[in-house]
Amino acid sequence: MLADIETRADVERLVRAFYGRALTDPIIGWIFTDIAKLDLEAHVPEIASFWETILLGAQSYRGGAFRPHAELHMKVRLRSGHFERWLVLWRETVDELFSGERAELAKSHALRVARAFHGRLEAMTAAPPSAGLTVTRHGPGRG
Ligand code: HEM
Repeated sequence: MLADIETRADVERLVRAFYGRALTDPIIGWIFTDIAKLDLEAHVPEIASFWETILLGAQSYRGGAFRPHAELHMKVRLRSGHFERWLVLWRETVDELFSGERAELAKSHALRVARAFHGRLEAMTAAPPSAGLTVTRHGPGRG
C-alpha cells in the first residue's frame, strides 16, 4: 500500500514525476518544451510551493499561478483537450506514487484549478486584453 503525501520532499517527487511525463507527452509536451521553453529547475520549487501550500498548509507559495498560463494562451491557445490531458497525467502520477487523503485532494484540487484556468482563458479569448480589458488576479491568489 502506498503512503500519502506527507512532506515537501514528497511534493517535489510528485512534481518531478509529473513533468517527467508531461514534457515527453505527445499531446501537451511541446507546449512546455517548444513554446514555454520551461526551465524545470527554476519551475519545480515554485510549483512544489503551490502544492505544499494546498496539501500541507505550508503557505510557501506567493500566488499568481494564473498569469503564466494567460501568457502561454496568447502564444498558443490552451484548449480544454490540453487541460484534460494535463489532468490525466497528473492523476496517473499521483496514483502511481501516493494514496490517501492528500493524494485525493491533489487530484480534486487540480480539477478545480484546471476548470478555473480554462474558464478564465476562454473569457480572455472572447474579449482579449487588447480590447480594453486588463488581466487581473482574483480571489485568494492561488488560482
Ligand atoms: C494544458 C495545461 C497546462 C499547461 C500547458 C501549463 C503550463 C505551464 C507553464 C509553461 C508554466 C510556467 C512555468 C514558468 O515559466 O515558470 C506553468 C506554471 C504553473 N502551472 Fe501550469 N500548465 C497547465 C495547467 C496547469 C494546471 C491545471 C495547474 C493547477 C493545478 C497548473 C499549475 C501551475 C502552477 C502552480 C505554476 C507556477 C506558477 C508560478 O510560477 O508561480 N498548471 N504552467
